[in-house]
Amino acid sequence: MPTFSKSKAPRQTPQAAIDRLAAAIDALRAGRGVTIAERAEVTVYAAEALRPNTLKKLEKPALILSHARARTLKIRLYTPEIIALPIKKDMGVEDIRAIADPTTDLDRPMKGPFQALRTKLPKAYGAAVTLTKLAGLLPAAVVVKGGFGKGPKLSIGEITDYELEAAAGLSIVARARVPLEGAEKTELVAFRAADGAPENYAIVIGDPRDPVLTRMHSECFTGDLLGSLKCDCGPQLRGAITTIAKAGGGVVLYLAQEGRGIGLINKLRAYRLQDQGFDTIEANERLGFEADERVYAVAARMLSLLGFKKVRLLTNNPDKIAALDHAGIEVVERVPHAFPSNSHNAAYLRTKALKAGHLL
Ligand SMILES: Nc1nc2c(ncn2[C@@H]2O[C@H](COP(=O)(O)OP(=O)(O)OP(=O)(O)O)[C@@H](O)[C@H]2O)c(=O)[nH]1
Ligand SMILES: [Zn+2]
Repeated sequence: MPTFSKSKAPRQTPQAAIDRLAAAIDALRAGRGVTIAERAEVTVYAAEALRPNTLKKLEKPALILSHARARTLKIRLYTPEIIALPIKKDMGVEDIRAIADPTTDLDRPMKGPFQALRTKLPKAYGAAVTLTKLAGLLPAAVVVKGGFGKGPKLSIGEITDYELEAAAGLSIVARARVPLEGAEKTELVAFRAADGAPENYAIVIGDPRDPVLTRMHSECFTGDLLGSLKCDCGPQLRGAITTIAKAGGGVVLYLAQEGRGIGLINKLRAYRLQDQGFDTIEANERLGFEADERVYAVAARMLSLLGFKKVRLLTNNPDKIAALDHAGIEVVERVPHAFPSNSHNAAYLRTKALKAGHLL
């Protein structure tokens, strides 16, 4: 799980910072540059969205990768957390993308050898990778020294504190009665962050009381909506709703954390790697991510906006318990939440138990 250090510099205008971050995410996704301003300015592009014409204009660009991605490429790790590869003049955007995107690893096995910089890297380079993750892109950034153009400009703290700030700025924007199969007395409550980031929803069932029976469900387009057999999300979601209804009341938090926080496109990339034989954790790491990138500050804030302080948590994942406790919501009990496996998800569930410490 990533940790988010609080920046020391006090910010006067969190809303303005959040707006700048939202603009930065748009810019990166569209292949435009973002300036990170600390002592010296650094201009950042997302490796997977960089355009050929932009690359031509960059002076001494470097590709920043996470250690997880660097390890996969057999790059020596001279610098903490991230590495920087000088981008040579004869490299095009396709070459850069191929280094950042492991789904091409088996098609283009001749990558490298790569020699990372040994010199101390600016903190802004690490923030650049964090920013690409927040944008739902591969965790790989092309950076150049200096600030250019009129693009969004951010400080490092604005990037590292973003998830906590966004959670603090959450509010309830709509609520309505929506009877569900197996849980007719149900209300859907919609929460929005101040920056217009994807909405999160609470499914409030029956008459919930502290300590409230709670399921924190991470969005899964493939499992929840399409009935994918690769994971256990569909049965877990519908199972939580019926379990809570039978117990008389509780809450399902439907969290915008697709793919354990890496986004749907990156999850599909992870699935492609899984088809090549890597397990769910190895696939995330080959992409350059942590095994689990979720942060539960939003979930804790949703519970407190609904008036709950203590939960009985439906989960098999000890990280969720620790994260909620850390965010100020007391977990008084863990309620197991496992469902029968099928031939497609048995290995996935086994990996979660063996490697991610999931309880059975
Ligand atoms: N990156 C990645 N995400 C996946 C994969 N399979 C499922 N997911 C995502 O995992 C999340 C579901 O995890 P959860 O069921 O909430 O959590 P858990 O960690 O299994 O913990 P509990 O179910 O509470 O025990 C959803 O966001 C899915 O999209 C995968 O192979 N790779
Ligand atoms: Zn799923």
